[in-house]
Amino acid sequence: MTQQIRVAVLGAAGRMGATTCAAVEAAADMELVARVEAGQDVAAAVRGAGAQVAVDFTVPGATEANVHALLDAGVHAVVGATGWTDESRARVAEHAARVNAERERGLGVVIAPNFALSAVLAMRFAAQAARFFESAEVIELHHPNKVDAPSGTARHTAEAIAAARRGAGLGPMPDATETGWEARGADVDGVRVHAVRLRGLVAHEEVLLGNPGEQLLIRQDSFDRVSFMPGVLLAVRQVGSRPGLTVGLEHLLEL
Ligand SMILES: NC(=O)C1=CN([C@@H]2O[C@H](COP(=O)(O)OP(=O)(O)OC[C@H]3O[C@@H](n4cnc5c(N)ncnc54)[C@H](OP(=O)(O)O)[C@@H]3O)[C@@H](O)[C@H]2O)C=CC1
Ligand SMILES: O=C(O)C1=N[C@H](C(=O)O)C[C@H](O)C1
Repeated sequence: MTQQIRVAVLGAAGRMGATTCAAVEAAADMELVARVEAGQDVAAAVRGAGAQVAVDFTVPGATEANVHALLDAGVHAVVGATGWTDESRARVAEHAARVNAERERGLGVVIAPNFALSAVLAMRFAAQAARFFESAEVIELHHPNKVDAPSGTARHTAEAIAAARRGAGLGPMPDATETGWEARGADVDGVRVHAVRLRGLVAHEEVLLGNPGEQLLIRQDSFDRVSFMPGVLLAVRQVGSRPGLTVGLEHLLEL
């Protein structure tokens, strides 16, 4: 039998952490070696358990420090927690490059705003469609226990739409709003993003693309957190062969 991948889960007591622990335990090629919770020393916990890969589903305020601790501990990181910025990603890329050069290691960090296949495909379809439409807006809908808004997925989607529009030479979207800007949602790279929090929901996103006389609606729904698990397990399997920082599951899926 091939050796199992030794996996630690950070935020193990949380909604995603608990689901990830169950998925890792059910995977024949993985062994869950540590459940790390708030207040524990991340580096000591993963080193003590002999983890090769750590999955971070903690909180926006903790995840960057966790990833730096994992790199110092010599452990690959798969990150689902939100709160990342261009600056924090750049710091992680620089840290990974330095550790890999100094220690002749091939440590990898995969940060994925969303591990659900439906969400990754929706983002890709939205980016493909964006250059053909005058208007584009994003609506993300989540359970009311979510602490951040707009979602990491919606930010990633809006940034991809904005990049596609820039690449096509499109200017700002038509919008005659003069008052009540607070009702027009967040401005992410020039794309309006609206956040709904509703009991009963899990994680959902709509991208609306409009032209004179027509609309394209792209919608994805995660009805259950198990929807994220195939993507998480894929990242755990691949992170060891992807040195440095990878942002987005689309790269692992070769989309
Ligand atoms: N990329 C993706 O596909 C997905 C990403 N997410 C993201 O994952 C994150 C977690 O979501 P969710 O599980 O719903 O949130 P929860 O609040 O249920 O879980 C977060 C857990 O992390 C713990 N925690 C906080 N700080 C630390 C720390 N420094 N070390 C270890 N554990 C810590 C919390 O403990 P305590 O409560 O004691 O503070 C809690 O148990 C969010 O950022 C969310 O947006 C969610 C779904 C999918
Ligand atoms: O908090 C959540 O639940 C989710 N968070 C991620 C995000 O902010 O995009 C992914 C998914 O939307 C679920």
